[in-house]
Amino acid sequence: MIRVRGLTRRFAGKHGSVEAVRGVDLDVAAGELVGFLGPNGAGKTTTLRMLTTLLRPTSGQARVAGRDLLTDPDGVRRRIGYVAQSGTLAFDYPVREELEMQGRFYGLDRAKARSRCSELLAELDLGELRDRQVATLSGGQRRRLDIAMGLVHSPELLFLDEPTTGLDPTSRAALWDRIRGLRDERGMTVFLSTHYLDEADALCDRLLVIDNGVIVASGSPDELKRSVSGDAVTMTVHSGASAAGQVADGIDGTSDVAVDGDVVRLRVRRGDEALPVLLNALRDKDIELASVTVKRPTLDDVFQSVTGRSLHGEVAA
Ligand SMILES: Nc1ncnc2c1ncn2[C@@H]1O[C@H](COP(=O)(O)OP(=O)(O)OP(=O)(O)O)[C@@H](O)[C@H]1O
Repeated sequence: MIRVRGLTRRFAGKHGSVEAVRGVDLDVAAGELVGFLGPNGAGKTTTLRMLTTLLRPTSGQARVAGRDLLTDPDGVRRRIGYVAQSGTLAFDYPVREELEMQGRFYGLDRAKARSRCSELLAELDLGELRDRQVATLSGGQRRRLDIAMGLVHSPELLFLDEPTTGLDPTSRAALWDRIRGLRDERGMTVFLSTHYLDEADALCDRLLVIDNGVIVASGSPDELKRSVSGDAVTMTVHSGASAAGQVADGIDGTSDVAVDGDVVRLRVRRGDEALPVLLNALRDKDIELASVTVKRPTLDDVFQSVTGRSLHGEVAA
C-alpha cells in the first residue's frame, strides 16, 4: 500500500539548510495499522506531508495507494485520507453541515453527501451531536469529527498525524478503539504518527521508529522489545542468594547474573519461558524465594538502545 525509497526533505533556513528527513525507506502492506514513533522534531510530520502530496520531496521515490507520488499526486490524493495534527474544521458550522461540505468538496452529489455523512456520524458515535456547532465539541469529539472528515471519500489508506495529542486518557482509549475498528471492520490501512510510547505499544501492529530524520528500528512492538537484551528477572531469597545465583547462571539462556544481598538479578530472553525452569531448579536445591518479578523491556528501552537517549529527552544512564 505504501512503498518508499530514499525519501529526503531539506528545508532552507537562516543558518543553512535543515535535513528533516534523510533517506527514509518504508513499506506498509494493505490492512496494516502502522505507527511512526519518534520524539518531537524527528521528521514524522514532514514525512506524512510528503506522503500525502502536501510537500514535495527533495529526493526519493514513493508509491502510495497504488499511485506514483511524484507523477500522479492527484491519483494519490483521491485514494487517501489525511487527518492533520490540528484539524481544519470551521468552528461556527453544525457538525452535519461541516461533514456534508467535505463530501461535496470531494465531488459527492447532495444526496450521496447526506447519506455518507449519516453513515460516518453513526460509525464515529457522533450521531447525537449532528446539529451541534463544531466550536462546542469536546477535544475527543472534535478528533472523531476530524477522522470522519478524512473518511468522507472512502479512502483505502488513512494517515493520522498524532491523533490523540491533547486528549484525556478516557478519550484516547476510546479513539484507539475507533482506529482499530477502521482496520478490523473496514479493512483499512492506517498509518499514524505518535510520540506516545503507550499509544505505539497498545494500538499498532508494527512500528517504524524515527529519530533525526532516519528510521532507526522497525518491527512489531513485541519484536522490538524482545530485540533489547531480554527480560529482567529479580528474585529475593530467604537465604542462599549466592547458591541461587549459581543455579541461575547454570541455566541455558540466562545472562548478567548479579547477586546483591538477598537479591539475585539476571536477564533471560523470554521471562515466561525461563521462569518455570528457574523455579524448578531452585526448588531442587531447596532454595526458597520470598518474591520474584519479571520486567519486560519497554519501547523506551528500545529507543534508548538504538539512540542512547530516552524518547522524552533524557540521556540514558
Ligand atoms: N518549513 C520548515 N522549515 C524549516 N524547518 C522545518 C520546517 N518544517 C519542519 N522543519 C524542521 O524539520 C525537523 C522535523 O520536523 P517535523 O515537524 O517533521 O517533526 P515531527 O517528528 O513531526 O515533530 P512533532 O512531533 O513535534 O510534530 C525539525 O527540526 C523541524 O524544525
